[in-house]
Amino acid sequence: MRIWLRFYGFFKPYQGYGLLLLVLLLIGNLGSLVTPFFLKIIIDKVFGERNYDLLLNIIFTLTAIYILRIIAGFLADYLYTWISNKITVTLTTSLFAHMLKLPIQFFRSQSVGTIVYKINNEVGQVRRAFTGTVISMINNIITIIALIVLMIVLDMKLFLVVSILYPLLLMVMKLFSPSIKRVVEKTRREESDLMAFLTERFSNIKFIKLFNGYRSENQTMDSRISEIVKLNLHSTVLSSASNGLSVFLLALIPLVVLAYGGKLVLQDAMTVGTLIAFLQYANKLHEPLRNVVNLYVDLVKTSVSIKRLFELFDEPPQQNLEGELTMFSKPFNAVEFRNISFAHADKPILQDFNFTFKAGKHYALVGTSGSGKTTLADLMSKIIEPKRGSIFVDGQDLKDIPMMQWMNSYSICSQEYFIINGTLQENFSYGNDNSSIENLTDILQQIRLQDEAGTDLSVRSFGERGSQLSGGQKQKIAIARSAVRHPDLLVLDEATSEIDAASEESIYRFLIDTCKISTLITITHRLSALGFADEIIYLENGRIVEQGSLEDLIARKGYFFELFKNQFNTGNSLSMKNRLSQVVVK
Ligand SMILES: Nc1ncnc2c1ncn2[C@@H]1O[C@H](COP(=O)(O)OP(=O)(O)OP(=O)(O)O)[C@@H](O)[C@H]1O
Repeated sequence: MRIWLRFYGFFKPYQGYGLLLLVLLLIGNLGSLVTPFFLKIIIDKVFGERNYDLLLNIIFTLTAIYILRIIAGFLADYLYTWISNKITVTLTTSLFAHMLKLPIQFFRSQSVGTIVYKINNEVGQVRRAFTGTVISMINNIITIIALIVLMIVLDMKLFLVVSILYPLLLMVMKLFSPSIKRVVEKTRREESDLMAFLTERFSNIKFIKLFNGYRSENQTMDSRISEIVKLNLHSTVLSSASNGLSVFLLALIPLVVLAYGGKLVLQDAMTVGTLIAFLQYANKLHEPLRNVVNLYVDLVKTSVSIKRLFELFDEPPQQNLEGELTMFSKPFNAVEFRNISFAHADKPILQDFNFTFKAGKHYALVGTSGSGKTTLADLMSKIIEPKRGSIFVDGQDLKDIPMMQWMNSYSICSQEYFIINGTLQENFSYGNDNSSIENLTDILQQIRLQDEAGTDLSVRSFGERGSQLSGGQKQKIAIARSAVRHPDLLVLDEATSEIDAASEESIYRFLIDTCKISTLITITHRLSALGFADEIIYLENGRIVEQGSLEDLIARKGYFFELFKNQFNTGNSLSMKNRLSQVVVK
């Protein structure tokens, strides 16, 4: 019930229209229920008193009622569809907006398939319920109430006798609903796991083919589907048992009316017209009551969907995403890591890390795999927060700078980039206030993309996730896109790993000379990417173990020299070749 009360929040803005809808439904229903009442008058009065004028009056009244009923029905349908669509649009858009604000950790802890399933299927179930089930439920309940009133008006005693059966009906509904709810919840979980499984498999289809994974994938699919089929059967058994019992109880109602009402007619305590009208109402009650039982099961299923959607709404959004703007100079002068410690679960990654990145310099972060380089970039991106210590931007704690403000000064390009299935213009203008990129052709030439990918590059789409481009071409677009936002600080995290040395050189020239990026941090395992680095920082187990210029570190023959010595003589960028020619490498 709490879930429905909470959901009422989405309906609240339209409650006035809801009231109007109720009135229209009432008119439509009452119109359909008056016939047996008039039948009683026809049998007892028209034929009893041989009154033809009364018969004609009844026929005209019935015609007018039928016309009114049709108009009310049409208006109710239109209004209902409008309200339910408004509710589902608000639900979907507010859920999407909320989810965009969730922290990255949430998306790392859930698979994409599960999230898509929740948004798509659960919202779909709620939409179906609101475009069918709820209106039907309201309609049927109104019909039941109207029928009960009419039966009471016809004969109170007979109604009381019949009504013994109704509480039994409620008991049947209550008896089955907890088990149905449990099974439906389990089915939804299994279905969303299946969606997660499918998303993962089709995103990695190349891997499955290369590893001959067909058999094991089919087996997993079989067992997942079998489990869902088993749960669906279980749910059907429970729903059918609940419906069967209800139908049996409902079928008893007209029999009870005949048994008791027939006796009253034989004792002249009731007219034949009243008994026939009462029997008609009792029979009419059969269908809406059965519908209510079925719809109740549907609403139990919908409540499961609503609960799962509210679980998403209850996820806390990332802190200080928008917030109040803080003042730090643009471009800023320095980003200082002060006593930063960070751990994944209990595994320490950075310990008492101290370093200041000064504006106007090009830094390189190098070190063995897993030494914490990307973690540093993630901290700077505000994707994760330090366990201890703080990062300061010109003395302002990064924690206090709203993420949306920070992203106007900072940009990162990593291997996890996103190429939109659209044109280059659309890719470049994504998230840019300056949505038209004027010198696109010039940019393409500078990053050596024009010749490689064809002249139609600026007008054609690249396919999903840039599937029609090579790895290096995608990386070039991702880097240029970050650069045209003109950040003060740009981090390139293995961003040129698939780009040849000559193009890499052009890209750095583009970033430094054309885009005038003030501060660059390159995270890399490739010597060729270090041609423009003023200062190299070598990380080992989350600590700086060496730092200095390329020339210093080569001369020192320490960690850096050991890690990169094999690359001194292989396909280097021009700037790196120049620098290496200045130092004695033995
Ligand atoms: N989400 C996570 N959960 C648990 N541990 C993680 C997570 N992300 C990274 N790690 C661990 O943190 C450590 C540092 O990872 P990080 O990505 O910062 O290393 P890196 O220096 O960038 O490595 P590489 O050069 O291989 O990219 C690694 O040991 C890694 O296993």
